[in-house]
Amino acid sequence: MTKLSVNVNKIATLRNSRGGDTPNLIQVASDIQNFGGQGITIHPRPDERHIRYRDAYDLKPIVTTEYNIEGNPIPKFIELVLAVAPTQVTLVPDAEDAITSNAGWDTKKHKGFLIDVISEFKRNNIRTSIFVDPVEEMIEGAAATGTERIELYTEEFASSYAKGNLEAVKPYALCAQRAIDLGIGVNAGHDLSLDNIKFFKDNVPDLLEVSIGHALISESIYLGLENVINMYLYRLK
Ligand SMILES: CC(=O)[C@@H](O)[C@H](O)COP(=O)(O)O
Ligand SMILES: NCC(=O)COP(=O)(O)O
Repeated sequence: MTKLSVNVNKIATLRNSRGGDTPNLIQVASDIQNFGGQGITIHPRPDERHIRYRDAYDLKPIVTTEYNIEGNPIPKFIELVLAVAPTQVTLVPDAEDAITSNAGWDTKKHKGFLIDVISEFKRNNIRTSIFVDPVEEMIEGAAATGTERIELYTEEFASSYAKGNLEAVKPYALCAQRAIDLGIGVNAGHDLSLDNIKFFKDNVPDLLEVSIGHALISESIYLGLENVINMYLYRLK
């Protein structure tokens, strides 16, 4: 089974646009779980343009499913994650000025740094995952960091699939299998949608979790949040 973790960054974007508390992030996250969502993902960025660091604490008592916090492990982020103690931390090598995440880790170049950060989270019983491109060498590098999971960065798959290139899933299938052989669990995310999720799931072995935000919230404008979550769950069966 592949778990659906709903990324609520876009709910915070909408809330922040008026400076008030509508929509209420905590209520939406709670409703997502009641509608069948199997996890909540947030990705606080240093400028707090959507998720605020405070939100990470406020969500903790109401997330009864799997709580996944993503971000670049700068000292402030590490401190936040250790204090909140989510189920999983996903490390993403974001540039400060990036509109959204746009690359996975170079797991060879940053091996020493990743080993240090990952061991600190593991010591605190927080499961670790690292964001990687579907490149075999990077998966092998990930194994050397001690991470329990990887998150495959799916932007390339999503954009190629939209153009009709079904072959684009192949590196993901190969890298997922390589990760499994090395004893690492496989998550995936970025630009996954109702259109592409079933094909991805059907072609990538043992996918443990997908985190989806941008498309899911956009689709909900037309189809409704509860309905959309159930449409994903059906495709992920
Ligand atoms: C790590 C990742 O894939 C991102 O998609 C991210 O979690 C979304 O971040 P934004 O909502 O800031 O674009
Ligand atoms: N880790 C990916 C994520 O949480 C959501 O990415 P997106 O669906 O907003 O592109």
